[in-house]
Amino acid sequence: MERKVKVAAVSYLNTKPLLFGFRDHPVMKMMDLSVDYPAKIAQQLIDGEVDVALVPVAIIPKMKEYHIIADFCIGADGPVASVCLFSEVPLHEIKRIYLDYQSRTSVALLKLLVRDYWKLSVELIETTDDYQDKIKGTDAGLVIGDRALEQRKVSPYIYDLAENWVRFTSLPFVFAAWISNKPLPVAFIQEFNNASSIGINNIPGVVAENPYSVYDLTTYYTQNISYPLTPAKRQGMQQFLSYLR
Ligand SMILES: C=C(O[C@@H]1C=C(C(=O)O)C=C[C@H]1O)C(=O)O
Repeated sequence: MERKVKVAAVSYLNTKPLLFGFRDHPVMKMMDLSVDYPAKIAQQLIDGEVDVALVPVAIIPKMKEYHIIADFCIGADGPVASVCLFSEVPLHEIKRIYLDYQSRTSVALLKLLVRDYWKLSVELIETTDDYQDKIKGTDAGLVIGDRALEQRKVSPYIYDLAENWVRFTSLPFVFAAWISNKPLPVAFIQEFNNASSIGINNIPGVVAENPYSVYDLTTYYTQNISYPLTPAKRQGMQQFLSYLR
């Protein structure tokens, strides 16, 4: 490729370990990096504004062509902590659920759990802007990312979507993966994977760089999020995509 590869990543704390090793890495000579919330970068990849992005896997069916280019992802094999249904009342008393406009995968996962696992009859409400202050009474809300870590301090009832997926299917879950909309040079992909692995192998270094008082990031990066895109995670992803079809 003559020009630089355009890469978009998620702007949340969960992506810091993946991006840690890019600074000062040789791969930066081959690429330009931007960050935004997941639904935004999903649209950028679909529209061809970027070549590679850490996108919600739920958008894969919308892509004419896709390639998973990296061995790392935003996944979980138990509670993920930052993708939850938050409520003031227990699950079966919820009447309406606000959906997170920043998410694609978790919205699809929530709909699946509501219909096939929890079997709730609730009204689902799309959002386009801040909505967390509407999580009151029998109105619950799906929240993802850093805002979910904050909401954990507010809502008495917290239903973790990754934990419930694992109970439902006995498989791990993949929220987002590094996906390109065109084939990319092997040399770039190798350097990209090398850069991604650096922070994953140095979580103490990542935590030291990101002071955060709301939630323990060592726990988040080592117990909640699971970064390696293993065969079991690929199986979980295929299972999820087959539910979407
Ligand atoms: C675990 C998370 O995974 C995220 C959830 C996504 C989604 O719901 O579409 C997309 C990207 C990930 O950053 C999180 O953001 O809390």
